Amino acid sequence: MNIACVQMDIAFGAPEKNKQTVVRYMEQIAKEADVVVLPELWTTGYDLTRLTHIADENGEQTKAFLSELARTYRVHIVGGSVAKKVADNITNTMYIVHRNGDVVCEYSKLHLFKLMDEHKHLQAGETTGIFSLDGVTGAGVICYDIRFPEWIRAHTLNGAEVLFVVAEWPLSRLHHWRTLLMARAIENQCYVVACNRAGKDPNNTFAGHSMIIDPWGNILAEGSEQETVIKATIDISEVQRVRARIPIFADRRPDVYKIFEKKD
Ligand SMILES: O=C(O)CCC(=O)C(=O)O
Repeated sequence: MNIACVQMDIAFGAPEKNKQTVVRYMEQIAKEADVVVLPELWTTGYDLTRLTHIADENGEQTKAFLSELARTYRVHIVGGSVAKKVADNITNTMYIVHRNGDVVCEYSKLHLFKLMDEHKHLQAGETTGIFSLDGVTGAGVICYDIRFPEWIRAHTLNGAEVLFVVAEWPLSRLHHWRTLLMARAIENQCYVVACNRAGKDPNNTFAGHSMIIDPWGNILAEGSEQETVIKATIDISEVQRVRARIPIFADRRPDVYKIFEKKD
């Protein structure tokens, strides 16, 4: 499976401009990719105070835009995330679109990031982000979610072989980003495909450094801080090879872990 992560800069609060950027990248990269991945909130950036005006009503425009791109370029799209408006609520929502244009999964960010005021403007999701593309089981994960290993583990216990992480991760915590992604890959013995944004907004400078990591923790591709596209080919049978070599899933002791649940 050939993966391409579009580590784009995001024009603040300007969905149409950002869509043009995505179209430009699709024209360049989609031919050689099976899956194209976009970053978190790629239509608006963190223009949170204006989201009530610029969020996508029911995600309809985003779904139509990504479906058409997927069909035109015959490529699966892990559509980063966008601000989706439903009645009075706005969620930070990822759409996974099959190359035939069908939306195969919708996942809204579960853990809102208070340090960037998300909880004041967004509603947290309540569902998982598991999906299947070409027989590969993926899981959608949004930014701050990577700090919750129990949430990620629940996905790999339920079949996820590739974690697709989309983010607007700041440069000031680049070392957390790299370390957490490596840890999630090694501890879950799965691929991690992580697409961060590049550039700045009025409040933050973002880290870039999108990464594609194999289940042994080898870095197959990593971006710089600048806008770029990173690419790698992943071999899904590697997941089973690594899991057979050090069988952590078989060696878990969930019967004993329950001791702590009783104290809650
Ligand atoms: O956890 C972090 O340090 C960054 C998280 C973040 O920027 C986000 O979830 O948008």
